Amino acid sequence: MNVLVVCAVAQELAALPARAGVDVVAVGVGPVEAAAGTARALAGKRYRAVVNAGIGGGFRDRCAVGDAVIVDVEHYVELGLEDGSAFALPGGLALARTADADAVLLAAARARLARARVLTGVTSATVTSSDARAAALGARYGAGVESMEGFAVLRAAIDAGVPAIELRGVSNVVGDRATNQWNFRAGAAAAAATTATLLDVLQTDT
Ligand SMILES: O=C(O)c1cccc(C(=O)CC[C@H]2O[C@@H](n3cnc4c(=O)[nH]cnc43)[C@H](O)[C@@H]2O)c1
Repeated sequence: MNVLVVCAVAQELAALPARAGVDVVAVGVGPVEAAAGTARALAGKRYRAVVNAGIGGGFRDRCAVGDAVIVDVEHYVELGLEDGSAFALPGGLALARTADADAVLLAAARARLARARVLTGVTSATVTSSDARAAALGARYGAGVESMEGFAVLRAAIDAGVPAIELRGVSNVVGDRATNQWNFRAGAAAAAATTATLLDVLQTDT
């Protein structure tokens, strides 16, 4: 079975050479596009793993522009009450707002991507553009990296019963845009390099 690599926009993984056994799908920007696109891909074909890869914002003091990040858990920060407190739903329903990376894929990524940082991800349709929101997300979630799709891709894969993991290359510091050190090339290079290495592992060891 093939591996599915999901990115938001194709340019993020332009440096990733095409390879047999791997399908790369660009699903669009934001959690809705990401969940819909990932679910569509998984409904059309059986995959043995999903890798969400792309650029992301790094939280100050947790990582730097150009770093590679493995996400071990994702929080969807816009779902629920603004203050993060419990949200009572009828019938005891719980909000799905946290998604873990698959344990086997996470162990493989940790073992082979020794220089990558293993960090908590936050997913937000709204890009954080103030240092105040960055500080609040960092404190509430212990966030290391922010994206607009991570939770959505993991959630769609988990829902389909397919193991999934997320890799990010840090393209900017989360917070005020005037000082965010935006560097698409550095983030995309890190994302493509780590994805290639993880695919090597998945296609040989498992
Ligand atoms: O122009 C900017 O300052 C800018 C800031 C954040 C994101 C973008 C994009 O072009 C979005 C594309 C893609 O990038 C991911 N991304 C990258 N950095 C962040 C971030 O700080 N917070 C959230 N998402 C980020 C995201 O997953 C998008 O798919 C431009």
